[in-house]
Amino acid sequence: MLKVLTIDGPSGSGKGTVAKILAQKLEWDLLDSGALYRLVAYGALKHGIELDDEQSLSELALNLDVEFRLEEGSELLIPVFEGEDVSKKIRTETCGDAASKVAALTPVRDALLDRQRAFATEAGLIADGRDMGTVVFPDAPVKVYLSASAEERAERRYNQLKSSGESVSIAAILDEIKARDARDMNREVAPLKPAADAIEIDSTHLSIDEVVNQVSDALSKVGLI
Ligand SMILES: Nc1ncnc2c1ncn2[C@@H]1O[C@H](COP(=O)(O)OP(=O)(O)OP(=O)(O)O)[C@@H](O)[C@H]1O
Ligand SMILES: Nc1ccn([C@H]2C[C@H](O)[C@@H](COP(=O)(O)O)O2)c(=O)n1
Repeated sequence: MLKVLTIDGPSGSGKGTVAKILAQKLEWDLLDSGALYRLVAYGALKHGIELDDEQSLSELALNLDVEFRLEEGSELLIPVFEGEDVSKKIRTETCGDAASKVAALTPVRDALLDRQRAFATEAGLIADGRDMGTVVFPDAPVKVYLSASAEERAERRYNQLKSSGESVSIAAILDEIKARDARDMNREVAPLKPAADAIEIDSTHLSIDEVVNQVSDALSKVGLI
């Protein structure tokens, strides 16, 4: 059986957090597919490429000069783009917004497809993103669609940014989340939606542990763990 768990859902629903916890617990590999779109967006902003220039963006995506280095003393992978540690730079709202724009272009998505599929090995893979279960790994035996209300996600993001010392307005974050949801869900190519066979989890009133337990149960049920 293909050893892949996909977790799709909107921004701030907790995909990355749950994926990281489970990957560490199970010793499976991790694919943060959003990071790849963020890297393309970062590269475009760095090199002055317009966010609708399909030709240049798909070339950038196809030849993405990135290496994921294991951080010393931890199990975290650091994205090193064109020789530069960009782990913090790709996490800004500007980069997330730009990533959502370049991700709506078919040639960019096509250029990243093989790179994403290559992450699946016998070691097991947890892949999080927007189209992991619908497009990239349609044969994954367990697919999760993780959601939460936009208000709850805005509050989570607000707390996250506040604790890292950034001063932000929760109203502005909510507006950004709603705009990003609309773009990711309504684009023509690989829109964000649950795969037909996905387990849907609404985490609005669930703790991180409760979500992790529900996903672990789903993996046990099919005999993957
Ligand atoms: N069930 C939960 N309850 C409370 N806080 C949560 C829950 N799940 C995640 N969080 C917190 O919400 C924030 C956003 O989570 P995370 O980055 O995992 O979301 P995401 O879906 O991966 O977002 P993105 O797609 O934008 O990367 C983090 O600070 C995380 O600790
Ligand atoms: N599989 C994916 C992953 C990400 N994207 C796009 C859409 C998101 O708004 C943006 C940033 O993702 P994040 O890091 O916030 O998860 O990238 C996508 O279209 N498909």
